[in-house]
Amino acid sequence: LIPKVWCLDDFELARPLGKGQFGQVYLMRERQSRFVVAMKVVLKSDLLKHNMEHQLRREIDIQSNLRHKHILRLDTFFHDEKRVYLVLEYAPQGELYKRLRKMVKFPEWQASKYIYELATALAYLHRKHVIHRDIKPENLLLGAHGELKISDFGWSVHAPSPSSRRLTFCGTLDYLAPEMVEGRVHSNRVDVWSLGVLCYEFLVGKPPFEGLQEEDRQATYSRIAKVDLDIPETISSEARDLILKLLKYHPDHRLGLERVLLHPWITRHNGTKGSSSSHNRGL
Ligand SMILES: Cc1cc(Nc2nc(/C=C/c3ccccc3)nc3cc(N4CCN(C)CC4)ccc23)n[nH]1
Repeated sequence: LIPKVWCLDDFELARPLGKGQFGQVYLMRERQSRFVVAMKVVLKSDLLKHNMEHQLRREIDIQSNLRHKHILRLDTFFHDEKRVYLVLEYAPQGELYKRLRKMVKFPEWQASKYIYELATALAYLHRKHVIHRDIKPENLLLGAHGELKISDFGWSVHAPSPSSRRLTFCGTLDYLAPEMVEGRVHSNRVDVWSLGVLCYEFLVGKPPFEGLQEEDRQATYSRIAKVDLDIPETISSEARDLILKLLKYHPDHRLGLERVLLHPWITRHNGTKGSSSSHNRGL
């Protein structure tokens, strides 16, 4: 999409895709090129009401400068008097979390492939000094070949982030690192913790620190702080080894992303694919 000021009239509606906390997402087609995109539409009044305009600005600044096959592209954005429109890459195989709920849990080769793709995307983000901070199944989409795409950079920041601003996380605590739930200074290692939580959830079917009752935030909070982890025997010893090396309380004790990509549980299922190309193969 060559740089120009786009407007809503350049697109035609195909169908709604989903409704998030702050925006509705639609499948759209650009009239001239017939190019299919996903468009996230956010009401300015909602942004102001929740003081989220800075967060949307940061989401746009960060995501529009990223180019990686496992990161959903933000092609452009525009606004009118009432709404902001984000023109995003369309991921044709939908939401990973719905696939996880349907399959309950993934076979080890599938979980290893997703963790490999996530680790390459996070390594790319961290090289650009970006922390995602909200890696969870709901923020993962599936591309045309079933490949993983990280979406929703609403909570991402440039590292290091003392994040003096109180984190009003109204979402689930399940994926947050101890230093995040305790509101302390945090680094890009919070994404490595979330990778460990996801690895566990892909293999077991539920996150490791889930409160016993739904929405039992206090229970989840204390289980995260204690790294109260119980890995079922059904998980292979190599997967268990990786999970234990990712879910370390102390950020510096967590396995670095380069080491994750060399871990036997990852290399066994992903062959030596060499460095995943970090640019898009065409639009
Ligand atoms: C930004 C974006 C989305 C996207 N693709 C899709 N998003 C959403 C649901 C999206 C959504 C958005 C906001 C809040 C909740 C859900 N659902 C989708 C469902 C899809 N299908 C086709 C494949 N089927 C297996 C499941 C239903 C395909 C793409 C989807 N590409 N880029």
